[in-house]
Amino acid sequence: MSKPEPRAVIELVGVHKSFGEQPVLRGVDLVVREGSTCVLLGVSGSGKTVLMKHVDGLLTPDQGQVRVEGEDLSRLDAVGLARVRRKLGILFQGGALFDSLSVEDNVAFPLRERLGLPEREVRSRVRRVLAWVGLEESASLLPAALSGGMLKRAAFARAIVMEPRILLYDDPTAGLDPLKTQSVVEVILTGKQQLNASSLVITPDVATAFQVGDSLALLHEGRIVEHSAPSVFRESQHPAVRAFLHDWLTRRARHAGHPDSAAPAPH
Ligand SMILES: Nc1ncnc2c1ncn2[C@@H]1O[C@H](COP(=O)(O)OP(=O)(O)OP(=O)(O)O)[C@@H](O)[C@H]1O
Repeated sequence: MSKPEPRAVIELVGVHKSFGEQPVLRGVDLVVREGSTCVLLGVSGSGKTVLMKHVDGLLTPDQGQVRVEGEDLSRLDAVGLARVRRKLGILFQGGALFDSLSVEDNVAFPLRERLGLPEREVRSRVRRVLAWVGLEESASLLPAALSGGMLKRAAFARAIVMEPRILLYDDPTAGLDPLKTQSVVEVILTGKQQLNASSLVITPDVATAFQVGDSLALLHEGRIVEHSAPSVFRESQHPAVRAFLHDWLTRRARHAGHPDSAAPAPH
């Protein structure tokens, strides 16, 4: 007998969304299973962020359903939605920290604000999370003293300190050089291992996608046209997948040939 599939944690069923006359999502079906990391790919403007905003209830579908751990978000009142959102750790582009608080106090903020835990426990949880992201030594620094990669890791630490079961990442490596990108990749992998979280990741960087994804999904013309394990995705014969991967490889090769570029050579 084959093993049953892990349960669906995020489910979009026939989701449509338009802004005025512009249809962005035209019947999205997508399932992210417990403990897995799904990377959502698609060209700029294809609607990846719009899709993700449906998962945390910031946007509501014109048609179709969004379920988080089996709960249909459209049936929840404000209290129910807040309860579901507490299961989510969200890392959007430029995940802002409070400038006037140290790294440690930034990470402690949601614990103090929402849980009112004893200070000893706050400190021990913050220390543990900072160790996961390799920032123990920087706990007392202000955000202004951190590099771009460190800022991302601090924002990530704050997103995971509540130990969410579901992590949403919108372009976590935006604007980072290859070395810092790698440190964020490691942080994403750490989050998965330490929290056994289920994750949905948006990245335009296909190399990152293949490193962190248990599955890759391509959003094309408002629908998910392929969603499969990386090895299957790579060989997909869907014309949109072929075009997407070809375009990325071409851009990467062009970058690698440029003398000023720090991008790694294609393999
Ligand atoms: N609140 C909104 N009102 C009107 N149009 C919107 C709104 N949010 C998104 N859009 C439009 O929806 C389309 C998809 O945007 P989205 O940000 O989801 O793309 P994306 O795939 O995440 O792009 P990128 O990779 O460049 O971040 C764009 O044309 C955008 O202008």
